[in-house]
Amino acid sequence: MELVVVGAAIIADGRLLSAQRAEPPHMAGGWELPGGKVDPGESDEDALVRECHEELAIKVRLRRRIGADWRLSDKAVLRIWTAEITEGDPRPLEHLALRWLAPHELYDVDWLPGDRPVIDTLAQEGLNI
Ligand SMILES: Nc1nc2c([nH]c(=O)n2[C@H]2C[C@H](O)[C@@H](COP(=O)(O)OP(=O)(O)OP(=O)(O)O)O2)c(=O)[nH]1
Repeated sequence: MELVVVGAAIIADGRLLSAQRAEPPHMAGGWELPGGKVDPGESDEDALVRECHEELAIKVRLRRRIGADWRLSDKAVLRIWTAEITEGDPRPLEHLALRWLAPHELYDVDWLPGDRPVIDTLAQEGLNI
């Protein structure tokens, strides 16, 4: 069965929230969109709201899907939604660091390879929520 990973393009004040992975070792230090694996029986959207709460201590409202399935490997796809924060200030509970990126800073972090086409799309669109 295919593994589904969901990610949030959290946008506030025209900037995108990026998060630096702490593990596993071969991914540590790389930057990603907050999110994670969808649990069995869970909807993609519920999983993404849950992951943002677990990882960042915030509540988010999902807005719209970016693209369709972004392939991560032969076994996994990444699904992305834009999101707004409805409660809290993001804290890196499971990441090494968080960084808000303005449009001209979108390529200042070392994105995980699977995220690069997503960031290209967000950059082309201009960080609209
Ligand atoms: N969350 C997230 N994961 C990504 C992105 N890009 C990317 O390649 N991945 C990969 C990294 C991981 O191999 C996988 C997500 O797994 P995860 O470890 O974050 O998921 P999880 O929070 O459910 O963790 P766990 O159950 O394994 O502890 O997808 C991204 O933008 N966001």
